[in-house]
Amino acid sequence: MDADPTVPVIDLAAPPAEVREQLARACADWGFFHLVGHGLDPDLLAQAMQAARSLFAAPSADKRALSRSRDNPWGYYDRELTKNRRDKKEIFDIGPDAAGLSPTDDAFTGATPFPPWQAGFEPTARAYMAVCEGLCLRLLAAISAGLGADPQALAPAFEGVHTSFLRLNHYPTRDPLVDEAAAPAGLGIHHHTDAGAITLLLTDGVPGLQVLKDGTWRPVDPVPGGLIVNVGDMVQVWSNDAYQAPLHQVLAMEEGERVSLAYFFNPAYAAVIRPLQTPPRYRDLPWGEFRRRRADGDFADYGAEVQISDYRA
Ligand SMILES: O=C(O)CCC(=O)C(=O)O
Ligand SMILES: [Fe+2]
Repeated sequence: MDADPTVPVIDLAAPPAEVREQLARACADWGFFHLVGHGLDPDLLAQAMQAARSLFAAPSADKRALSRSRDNPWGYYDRELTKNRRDKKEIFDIGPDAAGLSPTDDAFTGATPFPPWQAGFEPTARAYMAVCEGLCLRLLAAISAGLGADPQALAPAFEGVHTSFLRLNHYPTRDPLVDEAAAPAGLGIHHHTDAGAITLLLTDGVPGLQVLKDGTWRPVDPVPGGLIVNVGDMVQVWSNDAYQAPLHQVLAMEEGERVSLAYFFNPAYAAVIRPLQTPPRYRDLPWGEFRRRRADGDFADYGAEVQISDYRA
């Protein structure tokens, strides 16, 4: 093995069998990979990044007027907890298009409070989310095939309204709560795994993301034109532990700010997740329940965060 291994780069435009094989290896070794040849329009990526930057540049009071709440998980937040420690960042979460959904469809279908002063924000965010969804479905099929299952075996978990969302992350150099004499924030994001299936990350090029590999924190610095992809807890369950959802963190920004857009490709609220292989190492895992318990822990300190190990067979 290399003395200093780095996260692999996968070209989605390569022949499908090659992609499948590289993906399987990257998921088994890292849980992270850089994705190039993804075919997403660079102008749309630039517009989405610019929309996020403009939003975070707005005055605090305007952003806080869009804050998420107990009843609506979407919108602005500047006191996120990871593992019950405050992160040095502010975020804006965009949920599914709530038009036409009844509030009873699931617990995550509230309307996103879009910034009324930024006209192009919503259409840009929706267009970006749509291409992320398409790309994640392609990756899901390749992951499923790489696990020896039918390429469409995992798709039913995403039928209907899936609970995917787009999170805009802003890591400022100045703690947003510095005036509140709050306990100081530590990292940009404390170490965690992503709860869902696949995360697609677009960054502004500023380093800061790290993955824990063989006991060492290693940088995941973006490659030009590439997206950073990692698998989440649900892929670990489907893979019956052949793949591990990687622990990752973001350093606190000191010199200059950083912006990233994380698209979390998550199953439908009612989906039940179970390993593709037998004997299963996990009991049936109701995604909606898991997601709700994880989200509660991000919002406030309710004790130990729910983990997939709580569902081990
Ligand atoms: O900003 C990044 O590089 C990573 C963000 C992340 O891990 C998350 O939002 O879950
Ligand atoms: Fe993450």
